[in-house]
Amino acid sequence: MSTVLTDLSCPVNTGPAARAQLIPHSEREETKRMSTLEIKNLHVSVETTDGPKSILHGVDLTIASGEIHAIMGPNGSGKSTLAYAVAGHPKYQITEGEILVDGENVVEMSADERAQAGLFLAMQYPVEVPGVSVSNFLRTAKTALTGEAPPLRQWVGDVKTAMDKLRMDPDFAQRDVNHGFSGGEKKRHEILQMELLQPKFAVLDETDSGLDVDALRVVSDGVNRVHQDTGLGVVLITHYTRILNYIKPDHVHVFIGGRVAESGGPELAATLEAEGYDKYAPVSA
Ligand SMILES: Nc1ncnc2c1ncn2[C@@H]1O[C@H](COP(=O)(O)OP(=O)(O)OP(=O)(O)O)[C@@H](O)[C@H]1O
Repeated sequence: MSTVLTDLSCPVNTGPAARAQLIPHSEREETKRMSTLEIKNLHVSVETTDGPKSILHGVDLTIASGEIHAIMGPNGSGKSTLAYAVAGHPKYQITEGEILVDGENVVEMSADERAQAGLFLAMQYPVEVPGVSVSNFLRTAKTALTGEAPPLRQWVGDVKTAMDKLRMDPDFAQRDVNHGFSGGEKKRHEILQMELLQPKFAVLDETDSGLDVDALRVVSDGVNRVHQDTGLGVVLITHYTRILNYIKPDHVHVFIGGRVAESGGPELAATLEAEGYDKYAPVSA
C-alpha cells in the first residue's frame, strides 16, 4: 500500500475545495476564471477498417465559463464523436475547422496538451486500467497537469474531501482504476477526477447513463459544485431530461447527422422529450 493510500484516512483538509467552503460566495465569484471554448466549423472523420468515415459535418458551438450547454440527439448522430474530437482522441481526425480555448487553436495538440489547456472529458464508457490505483492515477494526473506534484498531505485531504462529497468509500482510492467498478461507480470516478483536476471546460458524455436516482443526485451535485465554485463551462451530452432537472442548462442543442440542427433554451429539452427527433430530417453529408 502506498503512502498516499495509507494517508487517505488522515483528516487533513486544507485543499482548494475546503478553502472554497470558507470563502464567502461573493468573493468566490471574483476568483472565477473567464474563458471561452469555441468550436468552429468542425469536421471530423474516424479511422475505420474501411478507411476514414466522415461523421461531423461543420459543428459550431461557443461555450463561455459558467455556461451549461446540453447536447441531445438520436443514437449515432455524432455526440460522442464531438466529445472525443474535443478531447483529442487520436482516432478522430479533425479534417476542417477549429477548437479554440481562449483563442488558442488546440486541434494540433495531443490529448494531454489539451487537458493542460483546460479541457476535460468524462467518458461515456470509462476505461479500466488494471494495476493502477485510483489514488496514484489521480495524483499522477494532477502532477502532469500542473507540472509539480501536489503537496502530499494537502492532496490527501483534497481527495478525501472530494470522495466524501461524492459519497465514495475511501477504499476506492486503493482499487484499480475502473476495474470491477459498477457503472455508477465509474461515473462517480469521472466526476471525482473533474473535481480534483479543476478544468476550464468539461464535456460530460452521458454521465447520467446507468445511474440510480440517488447516484444521479450525488453526481449532479458534484458537477454543480465545480461549476459554481470555479466557473466551469459544461457540455452535457444526454438522452434524458431527468439530469436536466438537477443540472440546469443555459442552452440546449439538437444534434442530427453530425451537425447542430437547432439551438434553444431549456424549454427545447422538454419539447424534444415530448416530440422526439422525427421533425428533424437527417442532414446529408
Ligand atoms: N471508431 C469508430 N469506427 C466506426 N464507426 C464509428 C466509430 N466511432 C463512431 N462511429 C460511427 O459514427 C457515428 C456516430 O457515433 P457517435 O458514437 O458519435 O454517436 P452518438 O450520437 O454519441 O450515439 P449514441 O447516442 O448512441 O451514444 C455512428 O454511426 C458510429 O457507428
